[in-house]
Amino acid sequence: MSARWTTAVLDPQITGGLAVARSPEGFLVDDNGALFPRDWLKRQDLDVLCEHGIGHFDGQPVFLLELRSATDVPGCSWRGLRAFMLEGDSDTYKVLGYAAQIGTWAREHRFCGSCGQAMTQIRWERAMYCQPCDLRSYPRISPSMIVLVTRGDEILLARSPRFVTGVYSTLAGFAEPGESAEDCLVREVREEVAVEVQNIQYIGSQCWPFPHSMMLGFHAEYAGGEIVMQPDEIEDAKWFSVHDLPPLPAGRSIARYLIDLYVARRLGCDIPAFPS
Ligand SMILES: NC(=O)c1ccc[n+]([C@@H]2O[C@H](COP(=O)([O-])OP(=O)(O)OC[C@H]3O[C@@H](n4cnc5c(N)ncnc54)[C@H](O)[C@@H]3O)[C@@H](O)[C@H]2O)c1
Ligand SMILES: [Mg+2]
Ligand SMILES: [Zn+2]
Repeated sequence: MSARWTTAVLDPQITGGLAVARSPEGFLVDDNGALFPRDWLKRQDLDVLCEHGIGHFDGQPVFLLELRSATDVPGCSWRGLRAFMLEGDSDTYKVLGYAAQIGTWAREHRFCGSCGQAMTQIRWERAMYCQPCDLRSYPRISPSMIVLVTRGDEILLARSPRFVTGVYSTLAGFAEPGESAEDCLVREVREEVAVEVQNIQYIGSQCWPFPHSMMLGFHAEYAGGEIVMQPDEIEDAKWFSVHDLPPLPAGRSIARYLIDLYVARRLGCDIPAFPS
C-alpha cells in the first residue's frame, strides 16, 4: 500500500469509481494509464469473467474487471504487469500488483477444490465460498526465501535459464510445508549450489505478484563447500567481487536491494532505499 492506495473489499453493486481491466494479455491501458472511469469501462465490449472491488486510490473506489480474453478497445492496448514493475510509477504498480493477485485468485477459485461446485463471492471479505462444504478460499500467497550469500568481498550469484541474457541474481526458492524460513533458505542454497551458510540475518520482505510470491529477504555468510550447480534450475553460479559485478536484476526487486545493500556497506557508500 502507499499514501495514495489502500486495499478494501468493496461491493461491486455500487456504481461509479475507477476500474482496471485485466486479461491474459495484461492490463488495458490508454494514454492516461491503466485506471479508467469505471462506468466508461463497463460500456466497452469486454469479456468479463468477474468483478471485484479492490480498494481506494486517491480516495476513489477502485474495481477490477477480470476478463476471459483480451478484446479490441479503440485507443487502448494491453500491457503486462512486468512492464509496470520495470517502468511504471510505484503507486500504479502497487494497484496493479494487487489487482493481478486478486484476478489470479478469482480466476482460479471459481470452483470448490473439495467438491467441485461453483463457489460464490463473499461480500464482506476477500474469499470465495462453497456452502455445502462450508469452505472459504482466500487469495494465495507463496512464501519464498531469497538470500545473498557473501564471503568477504565476494558475493554468490547465479543464473537461471529463465533470466534475461547475462543477468545474475541472488538465490531464491519457495518454502515447503513443515519448514521454517531458515530451514528453507539452507535447503535452497544446498540444492541450488551445494554451499553451506551461517549467520543468517533477516533483511526485509517484498510482495512479488508474479504470480503470488511473498519474498523474505536474507543475508547469509558462506560457511563451506564448493559450488555444484543444480541441473536444470541453475545455468551458472559463481563468486563475484563487489568491485566487478555482472548485469544485475531490476532496480525494484529485493534481489537487487540485497546486493546493493551489501556492496554499499562493503564499500562504505550510502545505504540504498528499500524498493517500493
Ligand atoms: N523479487 C525478487 O527480487 C525475486 C528474485 C528472484 C526470484 N523471485 C521469485 O521468487 C520465487 C522463487 O524463485 P525461484 O524461481 O528460484 O524458485 P525455486 O528455486 O523454488 O524454483 C521454481 C520451481 O518451484 C516450483 N514452484 C513454482 N511455484 C511454486 C509454489 N507456489 N510453491 C512451491 N513450489 C513452486 C516449480 O517447480 C518451479 O519450477 C519466484 O516467484 C521468483 O519470481 C523474486
Ligand atoms: Mg530458485
Ligand atoms: Zn465444496
